[in-house]
Amino acid sequence: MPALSYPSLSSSSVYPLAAGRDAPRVLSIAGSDPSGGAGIQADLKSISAHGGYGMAAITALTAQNTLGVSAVHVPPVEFLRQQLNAISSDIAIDAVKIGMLGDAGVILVVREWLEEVRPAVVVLDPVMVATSGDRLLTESAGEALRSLLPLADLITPNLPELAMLLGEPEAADWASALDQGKRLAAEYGNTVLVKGGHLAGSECPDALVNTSGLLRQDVVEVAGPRIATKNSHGTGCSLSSALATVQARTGDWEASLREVKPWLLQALVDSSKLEVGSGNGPVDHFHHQRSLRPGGFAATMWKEAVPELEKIHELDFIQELQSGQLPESAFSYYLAQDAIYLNGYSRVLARAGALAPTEEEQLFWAMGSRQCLEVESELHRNWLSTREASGGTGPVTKAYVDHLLATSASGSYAVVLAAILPCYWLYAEVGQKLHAAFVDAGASTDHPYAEWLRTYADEEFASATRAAIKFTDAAAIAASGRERVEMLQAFSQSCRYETAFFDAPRLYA
Ligand SMILES: Nc1ncnc2c1ncn2[C@@H]1O[C@H](COP(=O)(O)OP(=O)(O)O)[C@@H](O)[C@H]1O
Ligand SMILES: Cc1ncc(COP(=O)(O)OP(=O)(O)O)c(N)n1
Repeated sequence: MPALSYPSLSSSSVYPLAAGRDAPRVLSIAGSDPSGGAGIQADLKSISAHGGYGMAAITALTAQNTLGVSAVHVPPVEFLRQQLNAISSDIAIDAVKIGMLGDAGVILVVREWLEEVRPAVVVLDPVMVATSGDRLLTESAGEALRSLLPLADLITPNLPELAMLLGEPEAADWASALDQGKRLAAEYGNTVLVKGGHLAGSECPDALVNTSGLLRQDVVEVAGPRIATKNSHGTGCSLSSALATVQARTGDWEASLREVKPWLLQALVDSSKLEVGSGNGPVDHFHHQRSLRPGGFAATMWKEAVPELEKIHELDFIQELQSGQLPESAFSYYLAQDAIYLNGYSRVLARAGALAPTEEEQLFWAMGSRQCLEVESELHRNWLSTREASGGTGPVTKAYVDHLLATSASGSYAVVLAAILPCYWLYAEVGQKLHAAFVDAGASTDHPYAEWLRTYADEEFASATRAAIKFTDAAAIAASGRERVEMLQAFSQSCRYETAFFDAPRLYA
């Protein structure tokens, strides 16, 4: 046996250094919200949800709930100074998030402390007025707050706060908001996060803005949908403290925003499950933990799949396949593309088998891979030999297979499984519904697609689908938070391709 040479363990090329700490020590300097949705309570949840060690120095106490703020008490500033000194004299601080400051006296103490301690990451959320309309910073403290801006790496104003900092009217659209963000960033020489929360419309984008070349371009926009919920209490607090935490780990603002934004979106989506208060409720900071119970991630994926499934059932292709009115050319196109797809899919299942952590899973995916090739040749032998189908790989088939192959080349086992799953799951659901409708209508042998519709009653495929869901759910439990975000992205992308695949015959046959 030839001697094996091992690289020296002290070499940094063996263990590439992470940009920062795995468990960053993050201090929130902010006010208290006893209802737990905003302020230090939200910050500590966000920091923990992103794997940080959370600390809190309290600037002010509020009496508030989901309906609004009924009182504010700012304790003597000397006591804030003592809190800050107690922390920084003992503990190394990787990142600071600053939220509600209350008045100019508090701002002065925080500024002096920041100048002394100079933490590596400083995120300033210039909280002025709560969504409920209640003031959280005295009107006279505006100038003092501006004096704090140069000490922050990232400023995260909402649109009314952005306007107030510039002394301008509030931006009425996204383009004006970005323009204001650029001017604020240029004036203070730092990065501004422009947030779309206060605009209307179906989209809710955020953008990092820096005009001094720190980012890959002056404006880096991260798109996102607007979630239809009134539970947005504390989104600004949660976002800024999550960004401070992730930035201390990654050292890259864009990567940090791209990691935090999907988390916040899911936190908004799952907020209704918390049932906290009758007004603007809090977001669910720990939604990912709840989805880590067996079946939990599958339930999250299912929620992503339902809208696509509804679209699929509405498609002409499905409706006409069910009624028997589907043109033969469309059916032939579908079968031909299915055969091409199955060949690519077989390779991706083989890759899942190669990555599988257990023999049971390795065998399952290897058998699935083999079955794809068998079904492909069955399609050619029995279904396509007597039909004319326009040849070549269609655009949707190509895009879908490319997505699967790209995921299988670079993704972890969990991410590959998430990309694979919609083909099992959505196909099984669509097939079950089509078969049930066929049987309900009398399962007539005169139906032009009777033979095909009967194939949907395959219990073996239904059982394989259940196993594929179980393995994907288990892989999610073992996966990291970042992998789970990638899993949801890969899963959603494949779901969209499933819809496009059923719609392709209408467009390309
Ligand atoms: N309904 C919503 N759907 C999706 N994202 C939202 C929604 N409301 C707020 N956000 C997001 O929450 C974060 C805080 O935004 P915003 O509401 O503008 O700030 P603040 O909470 O400071 O008033 C941003 O990332 C924004 O995009
Ligand atoms: C104690 C405290 N700090 C900050 C806020 C404001 O929270 P924010 O995340 O900006 O969002 P809304 O709660 O205003 O929607 C607060 N309410 N309390």
